[in-house]
Amino acid sequence: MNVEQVFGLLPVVMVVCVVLLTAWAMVKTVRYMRADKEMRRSIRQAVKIRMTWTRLAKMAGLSVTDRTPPWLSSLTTGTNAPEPKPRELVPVIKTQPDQYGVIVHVKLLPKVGIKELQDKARFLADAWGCVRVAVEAGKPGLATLRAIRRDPLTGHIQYVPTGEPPADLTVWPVGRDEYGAPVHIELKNKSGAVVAGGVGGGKSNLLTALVSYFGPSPAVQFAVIDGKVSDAAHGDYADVLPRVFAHAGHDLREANALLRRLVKLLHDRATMARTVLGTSNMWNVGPSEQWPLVFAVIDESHTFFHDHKGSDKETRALAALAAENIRLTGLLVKGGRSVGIYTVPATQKATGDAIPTSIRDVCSAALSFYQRTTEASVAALGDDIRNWPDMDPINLQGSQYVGVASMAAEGRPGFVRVRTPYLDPAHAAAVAKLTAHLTQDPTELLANLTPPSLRKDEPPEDDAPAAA
Ligand SMILES: Nc1ncnc2c1ncn2[C@@H]1O[C@H](COP(=O)(O)OP(=O)(O)OP(=O)(O)O)[C@@H](O)[C@H]1O
Repeated sequence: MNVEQVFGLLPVVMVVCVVLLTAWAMVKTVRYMRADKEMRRSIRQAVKIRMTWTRLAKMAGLSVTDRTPPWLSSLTTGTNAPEPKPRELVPVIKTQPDQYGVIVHVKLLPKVGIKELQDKARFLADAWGCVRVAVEAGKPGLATLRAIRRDPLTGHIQYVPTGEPPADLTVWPVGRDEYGAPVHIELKNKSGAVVAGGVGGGKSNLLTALVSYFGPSPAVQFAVIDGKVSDAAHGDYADVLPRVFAHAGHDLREANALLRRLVKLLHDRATMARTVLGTSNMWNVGPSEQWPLVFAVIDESHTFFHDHKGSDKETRALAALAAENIRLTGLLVKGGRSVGIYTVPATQKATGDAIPTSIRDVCSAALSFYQRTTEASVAALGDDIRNWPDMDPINLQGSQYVGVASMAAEGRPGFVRVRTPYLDPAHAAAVAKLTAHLTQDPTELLANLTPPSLRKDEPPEDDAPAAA
């Protein structure tokens, strides 16, 4: 093909380009026209973000200077060509509007990483007219900015239990994240979850929903220790009590007895696993009616772990019991994974003695409703929350955030914010009543499976309480 022929094709190429551009513009216009009011605002906002990004990123210091000349310039070395100027690079972005604002995918650069974006999140939020900009880690080398004009987590959602057993017993669905995607906590081969948060944050609602969700399955059993009331039958768990095989109130001795009972179950199961299941890890075969997954909920756990100071006999006995409770709970969390005991310590008091770090750090998941101070957030979620300031549950204060928690994201760095659904206590009570016949003591179930010669009647020496 000679030059004249190439020039002859030019009009055709131009027509094709114009047709493609027109089609693209029409698709965009139709999409805009069909969108509702909020979506249109987000589309306009996304255009503004893209158009102003280069300038804004430089103003915010989210740029890096590349002093290395591009390789093309090396071809001209030795000529009179001027020295190439250093280039100021800004991260490449892609935008995606949705009902609540704009999701901005950012390709990170050397020296413009997650930390730098977090530092400038407030600046970007102001420039983009958003209530907040959340920074999340994406795939390696990428970050996601959530520019929120209207926080999706402030909209309430309701959980109406179906009364049907869940199809999957390996995950605990806890709610939806700010993208509307389901969020769950892994149970398979996991030890436990810390649930923390200020008064009235939504902890008990989440935990009663746990009973309502798994309650219809005969392969799940529940034990509840509630430190808020003298008897769990009078507290937040009263509605679901028919589906709970063992419960205790705030009395330290009572709680200690139940914890010892659970630790004995743990030891018995560990001893019997190979004989009964043919494997030392229950999760290799999955929970069953005879060997159910056991949730051990310890609500207001600070009641049982709190250090009692004083030299009188009673105080010393209480202090010994508290120390013993910490040790027993630690044993449950550390040893429960493979035998199918999942421990959930929950507390409104986020300090080191409410959920000792020795327990918190071995729990595989942590979730916190609102907190008043970052120190409290750290006590609940670990030190890493300091690296994710926009995910800190201190941002969840206010009635619109009741039921919203920040959760350590499993399998990836950082945290996710999750809106847990509200469960009407009447629904919880109805499911518990309907499924009460499924309540079984796992110790008795195990005894039915266990040849007497292999059964242990007493917990091993080292599990005896220090004071009782
Ligand atoms: N997910 C939710 N969505 C909407 N409202 C909720 C949600 N969870 C709880 N609430 C409301 O907040 C109130 C307090 O919830 P809940 O008892 O679960 O809090 P809590 O954290 O257990 O409080 P406390 O520490 O005092 O025991 C509930 O009675 C309910 O009205």
